[in-house]
Amino acid sequence: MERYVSIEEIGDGTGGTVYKAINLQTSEVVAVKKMKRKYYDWEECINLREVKSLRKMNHPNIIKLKEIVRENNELFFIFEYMEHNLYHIIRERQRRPFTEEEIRGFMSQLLQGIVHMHRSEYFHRDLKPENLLVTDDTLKIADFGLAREVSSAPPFTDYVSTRWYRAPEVLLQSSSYTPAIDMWAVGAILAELFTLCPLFPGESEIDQLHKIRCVLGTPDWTLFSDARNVAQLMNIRYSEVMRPVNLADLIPNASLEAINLIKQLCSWDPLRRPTADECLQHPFFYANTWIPRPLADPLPLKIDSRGPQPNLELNLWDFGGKKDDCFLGLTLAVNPSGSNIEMVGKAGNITQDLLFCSDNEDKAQQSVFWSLFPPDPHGIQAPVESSLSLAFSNTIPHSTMGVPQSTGFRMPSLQPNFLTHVPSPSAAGSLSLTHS
Ligand SMILES: Nc1ncnc2c1ncn2[C@@H]1O[C@H](COP(=O)(O)OP(=O)(O)OP(=O)(O)O)[C@@H](O)[C@H]1O
Repeated sequence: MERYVSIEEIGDGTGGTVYKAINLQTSEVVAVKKMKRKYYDWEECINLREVKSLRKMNHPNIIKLKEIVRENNELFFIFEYMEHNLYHIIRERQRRPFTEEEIRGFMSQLLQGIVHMHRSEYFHRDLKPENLLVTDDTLKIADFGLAREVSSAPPFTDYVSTRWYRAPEVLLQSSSYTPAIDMWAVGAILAELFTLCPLFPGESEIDQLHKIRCVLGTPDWTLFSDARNVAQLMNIRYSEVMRPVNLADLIPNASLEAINLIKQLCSWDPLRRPTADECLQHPFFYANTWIPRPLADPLPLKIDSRGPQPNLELNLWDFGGKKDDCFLGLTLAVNPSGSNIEMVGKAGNITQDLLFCSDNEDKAQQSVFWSLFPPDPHGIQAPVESSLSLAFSNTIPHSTMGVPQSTGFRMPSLQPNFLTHVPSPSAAGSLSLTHS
């Protein structure tokens, strides 16, 4: 750890204390997490959840674990350094709420990180504002100390995540739960970004369930299998039905799209919560990104008919089953047989009419969203208007995914022995982490 010198303590959690430090060889600023317990062999370190999960993940919205150092039976994780966490940012913004655009920015990054994490077969289990680190406008998910493999066998008994963001099935001591618990936390965080205070600030586990019930109403005993435990744990009768509050009253600065998304994410029943992938296709993420054109003066939208023929798909999907919360997203997705770039080139000066939904990680899944107009046989000539955010009062069957997607650690004040101690080869070691 002689390569690192600590600058200041930046966080103290249950697992470790985190310091801002500088790598003397590279001058890189890093975050060093010094684990609280001792580790007597490497095997134990390598098998830690935080190590196992982070070694598997390489994504711009997931914190990078750069190196692991074990010295004197003490374990240090060297992470890329981030300037803030969302909890502090929320606290500082008490008089200046986030704009919906800012919230969309945070949420889309959080969801992209979660998509990668869930695809890597891990779920986080402790998503909360403190664990979402931010530098400038970039958000990264941190603290994988509780992360678990999706395939790992229940019962999950060692769960100690932060209560306010804990999904009901966890509070109800369900012995097996799914990545949907992360999606519950996303819903609670989304609401908090609007109101700047937690949605369910329970003071105990029972109070947590009570706060959830006050907002969501009594769960449907017939649909949600764990609902019976709610009654038992809260000592209430099945007949005691509490109506949900109107979330729009509780979160007055949120758009209808945002309210709809929060409602779905914070569903009692984990099966009703959208996946991170599905969330990214929710109309909340497309509000204000479409520039409508006045119908009276339509700009022609032309595609060179000599180029590759676009492959047209009409996708309908809904996000809810109830009459009042059904949201129908209606999008015509155009999958050019060439690249999107090529398509923009062919569309010439009308590129701003196209909404690009590209995932840096997966170029093959880029999509172009197109307006809903019938093609003109002589080229497409149509005024462009939004095809999203159409709310319908009837329900439609839930389709599957709708649209194609788019290191010496000198801490004299803390660890005086670091300065003098030369570790023996058997006592120390470090592991540099590179992702395949
Ligand atoms: N890479 C980093 N850059 C900057 N700050 C960080 C970094 N990693 C962690 N922190 C800060 O340190 C705090 C504690 O880190 P972390 O959550 O990893 O520790 P923990 O012991 O697992 O905490 P918890 O008790 O929440 O499980 C974080 O909330 C964050 O504010």
